[in-house]
Amino acid sequence: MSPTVNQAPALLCDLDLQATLHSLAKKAACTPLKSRFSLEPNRATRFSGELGPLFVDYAKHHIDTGIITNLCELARQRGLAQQFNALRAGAKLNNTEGRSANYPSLRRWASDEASTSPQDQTIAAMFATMENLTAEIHNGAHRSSTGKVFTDVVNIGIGGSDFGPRLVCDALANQGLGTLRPHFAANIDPSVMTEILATVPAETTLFVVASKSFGTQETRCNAQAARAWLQASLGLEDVSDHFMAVSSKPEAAMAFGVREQYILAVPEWIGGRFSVWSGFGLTVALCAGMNSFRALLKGGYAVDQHVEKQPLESNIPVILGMLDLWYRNAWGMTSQAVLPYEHHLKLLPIYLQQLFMESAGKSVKADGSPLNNATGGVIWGTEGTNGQHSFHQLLHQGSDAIPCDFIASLSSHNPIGEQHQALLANCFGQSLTLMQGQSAADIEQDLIANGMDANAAAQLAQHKAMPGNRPSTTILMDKLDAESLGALIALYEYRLFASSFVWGINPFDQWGVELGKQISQTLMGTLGNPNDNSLSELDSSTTQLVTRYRQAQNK
Ligand SMILES: O=P(O)(O)OC[C@H]1O[C@](O)(CO)[C@@H](O)[C@@H]1O
Repeated sequence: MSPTVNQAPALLCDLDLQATLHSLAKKAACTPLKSRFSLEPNRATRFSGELGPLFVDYAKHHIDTGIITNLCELARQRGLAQQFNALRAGAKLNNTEGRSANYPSLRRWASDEASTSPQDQTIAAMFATMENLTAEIHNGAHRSSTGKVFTDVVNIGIGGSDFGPRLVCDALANQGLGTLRPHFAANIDPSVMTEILATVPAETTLFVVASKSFGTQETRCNAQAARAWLQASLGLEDVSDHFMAVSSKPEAAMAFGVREQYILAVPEWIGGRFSVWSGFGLTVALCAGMNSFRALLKGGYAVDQHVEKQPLESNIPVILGMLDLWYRNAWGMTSQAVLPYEHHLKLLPIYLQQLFMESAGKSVKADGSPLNNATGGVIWGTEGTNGQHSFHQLLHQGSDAIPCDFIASLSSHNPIGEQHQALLANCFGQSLTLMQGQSAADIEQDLIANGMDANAAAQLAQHKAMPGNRPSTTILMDKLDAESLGALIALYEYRLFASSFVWGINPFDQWGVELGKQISQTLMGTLGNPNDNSLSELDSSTTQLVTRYRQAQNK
């Protein structure tokens, strides 16, 4: 092994994150990614590992042993291990809302580890209710208003009350796990509800109104629309047999008209984007079965165990979190692509968009003091190979380097000939190409060898040249199932916590979405009331938009 690879730069000894990372990155940038592999024959095994049902390869990153040591030292100096301990102990890490964030305790419920703490008893009671509600639907004890067994479930919720169950139900679809068909209504756009209601049978459709606050405009409107549709379709006033609710405000759900025995209460401390592990997984349990939901938690629990027991240097979620920080703060990278080469993980990028961008889109530290470094970047992506025929051009030759996560399962639930093999060949081929690139000189030589004129070859080679040197992580699982999905979600959650805690931000609140909600409430009145004179208080652009809307109503 070359000494240049193993020589660890002096350990970080100050807490100025930006400056220390920059000097480390300057040095790291001198070694191209592909030459790191020739310098270090054991690189793939050194920078990869098993994480429960997942295998994570992070060898194609601008790192060596010294850099990992330094990044982990930085995490240590910033108290990451203590923060994780505090999280597990139920400390109120969500300081602006005075709430804990003990998500591992939800996953522990699915393990053999017994606990009698009051919090764990509340959790056990929540899951017992979930199990009963699910069993009553499955065994036909709870039927529709006309006495029929339910066939369809519409989850009405938005944000964290939608993305999680939607992702899990889609991931497990077509695995023969349940008989109830899931549907998801989130957006307030009336087309969403209209189109769902056009496909489901009124007599046998159950609506799960999922809202932590039970005050979210979109969810309340969609739930009201569902009720009015049921009443009209069934010719009944009381359609309450068709409604369940998941909420931290059971009294508000009752006031809405959901019967008390059909309300699944969820503790207040569970935040929306982390709530798939809680009662907010009810639609998963209904449509894929309680065993699948349990397996999801078990997968997450395997990651909890790894994070708790592994030292930082071999703690995979911590390393990935520190790599996010490494690229954001030291390399100035502003976005991260999530590329599932597994059709049934196609919703993962939008799930992670909320998880990361609602959590780490912050500009002040947890104590309210200003940050002097960048925090969360943009998360985006789509399923492979669709992206290859679209934005991968930018990934390969664009002016910005964007770290990519490739996620794939090693076997398919729906094999056809060699198609799944081709999918993986594309997946592995993309990360290799991003890293390796191709020089203009090599391309020029090939073109000339194939008979092209030297001048034309030199010019075309400039367009065809691939810079390479672009980092990526590859996450593999044997087959997509509830357990591997649970591990995958927990991996990303811890990765987010690792970077957030080192930045010193609170990843559990989301104050930035509140003002927009208030303003749209005010505009709701302004749009609908031509006599509302508050237009004069608005800027000319917004006034113009409101006026156009009002004019369109009179056409
Ligand atoms: O479950 P609720 O209270 O309806 O909230 C839905 C979503 O709205 C948000 O509060 C932000 O708009 C999310 O964090 C949350 O997941």
